[in-house]
Amino acid sequence: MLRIAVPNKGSLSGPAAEMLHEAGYLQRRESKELRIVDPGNDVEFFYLRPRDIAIYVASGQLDIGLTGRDLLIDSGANAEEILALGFARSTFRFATKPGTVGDDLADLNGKTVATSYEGIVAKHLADHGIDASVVHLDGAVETAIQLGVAQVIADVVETGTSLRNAGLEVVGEPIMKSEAVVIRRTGADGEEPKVQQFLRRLQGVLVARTYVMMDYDCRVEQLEKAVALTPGLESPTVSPLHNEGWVAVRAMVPAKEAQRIMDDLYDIGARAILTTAIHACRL
Ligand SMILES: Nc1ncnc2c1ncn2[C@@H]1O[C@H](COP(=O)(O)OP(=O)(O)OP(=O)(O)O)[C@@H](O)[C@H]1O
Ligand SMILES: O=P(O)(O)OC[C@H]1O[C@H](OP(=O)(O)OP(=O)(O)O)[C@H](O)[C@@H]1O
Ligand SMILES: [Mg+2]
Repeated sequence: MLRIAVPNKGSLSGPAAEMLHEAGYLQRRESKELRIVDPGNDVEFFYLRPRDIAIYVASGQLDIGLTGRDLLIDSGANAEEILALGFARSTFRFATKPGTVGDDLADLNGKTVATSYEGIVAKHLADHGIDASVVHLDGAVETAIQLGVAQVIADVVETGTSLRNAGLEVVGEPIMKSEAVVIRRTGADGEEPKVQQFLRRLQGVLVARTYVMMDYDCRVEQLEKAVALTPGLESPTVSPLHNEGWVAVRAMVPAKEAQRIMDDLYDIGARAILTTAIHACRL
């Protein structure tokens, strides 16, 4: 049975469960459940604190984990990213009160930096030869400056609202970009069929979320131009229509570009242009 760690709380928890559900896996009904078995798929899910997931996976007791890239790196655990999942996207950045330090990292010399991600911050400072102290806080680190615990913070930034509300601004370049990822123990057997099947299912969800199916009719003379607009993944399906001189075309297109492609197809004479959602797929 494949054993998988899933975040039980925080920003990752809801979207992770939703993605697993879309991939056809049973998910827990109540937030207090710590473990469930999905017998139909031969999978056991363990609901763990997001911060602990890389440690469990590195220990070899669990085959796979869903966590944040930043949490994986911060843990220093012997685990590696094998698939990016596209949700819980954020950057990890230094921030401070306006005027405290400039954009030059060297300005952090001698300062105290508060963070919940001590591993990432200490390594980043050491890699750049910066001599600053790091104070570990559990959360709500934006308040650390107002309360005099630190002059600088390093934290997750998504919209920037938390920083603005605390009267802070980002300084310097982002330390890293994060999103939810699938991890496994470093060097674990990558060809394991159950793991491969799990990854294919999640990849299917990612594709279903980012592509739509597009169908349209066009004149044979316009086919090459139309196909250039909708090349599909392998190549589009082209079928004859009852009316001579017309064909029906079917291809997957990126959902974000669907409206622009429909306009362009219309302009070259395509008609009956439809898009439909993809619910699941295997590429
Ligand atoms: N506002 C946010 N937008 C996107 N991702 C976020 C946000 N806040 C945290 N994350 C991501 O969530 C993961 C951290 O999860 P964790 O449960 O520890 O914190 P949290 O979501 O802040 O919840 P908590 O309320 O327990 O602090 C990290 O990968 C982090 O990048
Ligand atoms: O840029 P924003 O959109 O404001 O998002 C970033 C904020 O979200 C998270 O905080 P959370 O609410 O989880 O509280 P925490 O600091 O206690 O983790 C993170 O730690 C930042 O504070
Ligand atoms: Mg948080």
